[in-house]
Amino acid sequence: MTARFEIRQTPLAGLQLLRRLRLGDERGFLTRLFCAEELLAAGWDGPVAQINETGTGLRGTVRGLHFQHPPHGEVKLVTCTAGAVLDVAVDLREGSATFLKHFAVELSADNACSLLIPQGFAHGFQTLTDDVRMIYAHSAPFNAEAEGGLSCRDPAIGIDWPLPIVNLSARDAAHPKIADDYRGLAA
Ligand SMILES: Cc1cn([C@H]2C[C@H](O)[C@@H](COP(=O)(O)OP(=O)(O)O[C@H]3O[C@H](C)C(=O)[C@H](O)[C@H]3O)O2)c(=O)[nH]c1=O
Repeated sequence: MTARFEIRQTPLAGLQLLRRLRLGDERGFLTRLFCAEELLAAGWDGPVAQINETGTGLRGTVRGLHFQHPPHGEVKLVTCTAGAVLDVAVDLREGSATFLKHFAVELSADNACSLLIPQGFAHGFQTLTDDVRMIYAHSAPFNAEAEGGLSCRDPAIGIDWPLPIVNLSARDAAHPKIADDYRGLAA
């Protein structure tokens, strides 16, 4: 455990669950959302190229499943700062022992957890409350031409979304299901 983060491994190699440790006083609290020195231990060994925020109003909304094609792969640190989501990462790494397996975990403003997602994973979430805010730290800049997506309803991935899916964007609804001969993303 480092000074400000508790780092836990998941069953998918490289995918880690971080819990931010709060410094509190009578005014409230302080947590670090990112710390290059401390997250080196979790495998984030490069710059933060971009930090994004998304807001999602309606409970049950799904965003994803998104990834960046090589050589524009990225490490992503996903944090919920308002409300709660079921956050999902899918292993797309070619040759991985957990290829096409997924890991799902609740991230919320209250549980102070973040998911550190290595290159080669698709990411998505379903909001469990209204008025969700998500913060993403990306290790590489967004590249629209390298964007890839998978269907959040693909039985080959088998995500058990807890709520009926609402508000899926046209783009996310159009993502393809995985072909039988899909080999994944090269390292
Ligand atoms: C990621 C990104 C997107 N965009 C543009 C592209 C689209 O025109 C618009 C919305 O993008 P998208 O539909 O990918 O946004 P989300 O569906 O909210 O994707 C987000 O949620 C899912 C679950 C994720 O994993 C993505 O990393 C995260 O960006 O913003 C940018 O201009 N810059 C960026 O860095």
